[in-house]
Amino acid sequence: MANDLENGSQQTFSSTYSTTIQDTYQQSTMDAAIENIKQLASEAGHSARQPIILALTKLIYSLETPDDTVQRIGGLSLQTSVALTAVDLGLFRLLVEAEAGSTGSLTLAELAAKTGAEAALLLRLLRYLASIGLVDQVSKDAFKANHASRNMTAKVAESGLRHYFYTCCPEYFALPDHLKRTGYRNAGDETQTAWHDAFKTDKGPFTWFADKPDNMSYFNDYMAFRREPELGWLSVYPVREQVPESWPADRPLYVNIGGNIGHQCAEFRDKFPADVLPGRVILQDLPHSIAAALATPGVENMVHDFFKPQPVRGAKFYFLRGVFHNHPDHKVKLLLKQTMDAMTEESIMLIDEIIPPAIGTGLDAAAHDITMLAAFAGAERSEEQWKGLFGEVGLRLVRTYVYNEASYESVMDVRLL
Ligand SMILES: C[S@@+](CC[C@H](N)C(=O)[O-])C[C@H]1O[C@@H](n2cnc3c(N)ncnc32)[C@H](O)[C@@H]1O
Repeated sequence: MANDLENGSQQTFSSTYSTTIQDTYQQSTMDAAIENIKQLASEAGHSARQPIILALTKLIYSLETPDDTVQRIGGLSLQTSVALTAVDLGLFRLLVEAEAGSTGSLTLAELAAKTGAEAALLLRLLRYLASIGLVDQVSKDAFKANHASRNMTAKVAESGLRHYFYTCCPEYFALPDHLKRTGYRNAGDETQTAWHDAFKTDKGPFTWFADKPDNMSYFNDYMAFRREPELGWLSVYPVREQVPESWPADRPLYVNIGGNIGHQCAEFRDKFPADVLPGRVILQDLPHSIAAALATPGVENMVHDFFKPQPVRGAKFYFLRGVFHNHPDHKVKLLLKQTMDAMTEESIMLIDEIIPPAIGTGLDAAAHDITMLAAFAGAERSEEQWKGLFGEVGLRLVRTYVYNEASYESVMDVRLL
């Protein structure tokens, strides 16, 4: 967190100030304020990150002119496209690697030699990247990495950017006309969404992925790398306490429905090997996901359409993460019912979702919600909405365990009435 406001950006800020006494005074006052904020931020825990970012962001916005605000909002897609070009060229990686070198930076000539791109083009791209804080300019023709550049080299960055650019952005662009055409209704028909308009298809995203291996792999990788493993449901849910000592090895223990390519099954088996917690661990997903699934010892990979009757009966846990938000209420109820029909009194359905608060929902959750609307007629649902749906199908919410307060990610323990 301390790195968010680095010396590099501070120097850039400072150097734009002239040297009159008044400006020097303003500069030192500003530098002191930035130091204070850096100190506060470095002391804040993980869940305090979002409120601090929001407060600072609001402060920045309060300084904008109308044109600044239009440039910022109107130019968001340009940020995505230039950042993706930089990823394609390996610019972030090269600048981060150069941090260990004698100057800690790279010149345009060096970057041109390493990437094969024309130096004059690189200058324009890097100047823009510096203007949005993704790199720092250290001289007329040299650039260096900063905290954001380092973030752009994290595993999640490349797949995430490609997923947003190639799969989400087209539906975002289609959304205004879609909502206008459909009379601004709160979507409930998953067969007619902005997604369908954007891609001129009658397929929903997950069936469309079957013929789009690149889009599917960006999505799969983004799903796998997006979350921090230590901030998952296994960090809060009392798995062992819920499983009787006598649970037989041939009985299903953990069924991960819509589990994608099986990262979570692998995590579960890693934390609870078969000699510690006996029972079958089963991954279920659509054929193209199962074809790409990890071959984790002790995990059975199974093709299953979750809107059809659940073939694995009487499991201890039926676990679904980030699955229901992809669907409108009528499909959520169908999936709940198909799962309930396979449950016994001993079974627990674990629903792992973003559960936004009634007031002050943060950017990530609010953006996910609109993305779900645009792609699937889905939604991020409040706990109240969940209780309503459980009541309609005959389930009860036993307890909600929040495992990531900043993103409202939580796992609900849900059982038969
Ligand atoms: C948002 S992803 C969540 C993946 C995984 N649970 C996770 O949290 O990383 C939704 C998953 O549901 C799967 N899916 C969508 N429709 C399905 C269906 N009808 N039957 C089974 N799986 C489905 C997709 O292939 C995808 O892997």
